[in-house]
Amino acid sequence: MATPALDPARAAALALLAGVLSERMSLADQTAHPKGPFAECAPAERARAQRLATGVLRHLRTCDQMLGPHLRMPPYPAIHNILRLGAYELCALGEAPHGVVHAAVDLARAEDPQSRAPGLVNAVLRKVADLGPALWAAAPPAQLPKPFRKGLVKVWGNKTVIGFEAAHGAGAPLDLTLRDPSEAALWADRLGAVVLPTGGLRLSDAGQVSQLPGYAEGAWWVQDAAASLPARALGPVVGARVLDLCAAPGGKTLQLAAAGAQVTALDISDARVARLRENLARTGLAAEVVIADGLTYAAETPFDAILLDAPCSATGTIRRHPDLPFLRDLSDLSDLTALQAGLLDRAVGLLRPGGRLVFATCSLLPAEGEDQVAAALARHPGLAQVPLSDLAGSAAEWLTDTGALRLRPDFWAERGGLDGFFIAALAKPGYARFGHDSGSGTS
Ligand SMILES: C[S@@+](CC[C@H](N)C(=O)[O-])C[C@H]1O[C@@H](n2cnc3c(N)ncnc32)[C@H](O)[C@@H]1O
Repeated sequence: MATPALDPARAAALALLAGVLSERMSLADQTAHPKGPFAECAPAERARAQRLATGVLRHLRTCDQMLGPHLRMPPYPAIHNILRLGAYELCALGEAPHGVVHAAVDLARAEDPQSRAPGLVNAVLRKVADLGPALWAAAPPAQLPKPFRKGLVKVWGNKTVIGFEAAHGAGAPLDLTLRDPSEAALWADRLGAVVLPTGGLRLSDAGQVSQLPGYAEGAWWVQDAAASLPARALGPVVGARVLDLCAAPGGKTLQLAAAGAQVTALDISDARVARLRENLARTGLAAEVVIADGLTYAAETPFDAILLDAPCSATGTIRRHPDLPFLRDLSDLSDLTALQAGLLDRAVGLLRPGGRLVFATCSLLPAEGEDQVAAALARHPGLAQVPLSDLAGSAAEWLTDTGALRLRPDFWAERGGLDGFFIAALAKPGYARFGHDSGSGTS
């Protein structure tokens, strides 16, 4: 019997799933790889493969719940993933059973023609097709993988984590930051977007980003609404010398440059700096770009302001990176927290007296947020926290007791959610607006 031609997008989705679940490789690394089933797909098939793989990862435990009653024991991983993909397509996407079951059986046959796996896949998915869609619709949000979930529950409690899981299951809209914020209404109209209270735009169903109006001319860049706040927390920066200490791929550098700062954009990663340069070129914005280790970087003149968007667990971005909960171990973050503390100390040293430092992480863990700032204040007498109570577009419930912003994926649920972030502003003794050396104002 001739081997049937496999659907390339489904085959690529399965390769991506195996990469995450068995080899602990991120989707970003896999999709950047020049070889393999994903690389061999046409662009439209790649986009579909990515949608399928991220959908299954987002809802993996619900997929397993749909399959569980029809399996005496989980089959080996390649066949299990074919079943999970089939369950997701049948139940979440509502695709026609005939096509889904057929494709899944072909994939199982290609995987292992001699075994009973194709027959098992056929039998199980036919049963899932009958009742699965109704069960799926009634199912609670899929739980995050157990070890990852445990780390979050320890900090936030079960109820809040269920809120995170609902946001994770719903996925993330596409948020854009405008080069010229005064054109928000114009671009919202052109793109069919809504203007967010933070000033950016939100699209619920974007399609291919590079095909959207304004992309080629650099009128906007992709940036979650939460991620747009740290740069704004520096306050007015027109003419100020600003160091973006962990800058790549550059969303916040672009904001600072667009706001009129003279930006030094520093990052340790060559590959990520290449993306930063591309982003500067596309938007026509300028910054001095430095590839260096922020822990040891020295500058002749101290900076008026510094943004430290530090490397972290990225737990706040799970809505956009559903592979992350399968890859990240939250039980020991000591390397990351030591790096964050070292970068914070270096940033304080590079700041001029009276300058402002914003520390941010896209983390949901206080060890990478509140605790880091408390420890930095203790290590640096005179350093003071500047409350962010007046940051336009932010909500009162986001403000912590000390005046930092603690953003969570379950906030803005009615608008489509928000990435998790921690943002705090610190002032060196003698804090004042740029160009003034005295006073203790917090404007
Ligand atoms: C959260 S990302 C920054 C995102 C960036 N601010 C943006 O808005 O696009 C953290 C960055 O820190 C960089 N990084 C990690 N360790 C570093 C170090 N020791 N010195 C400088 N950059 C570092 C990473 O390469 C990564 O690009």
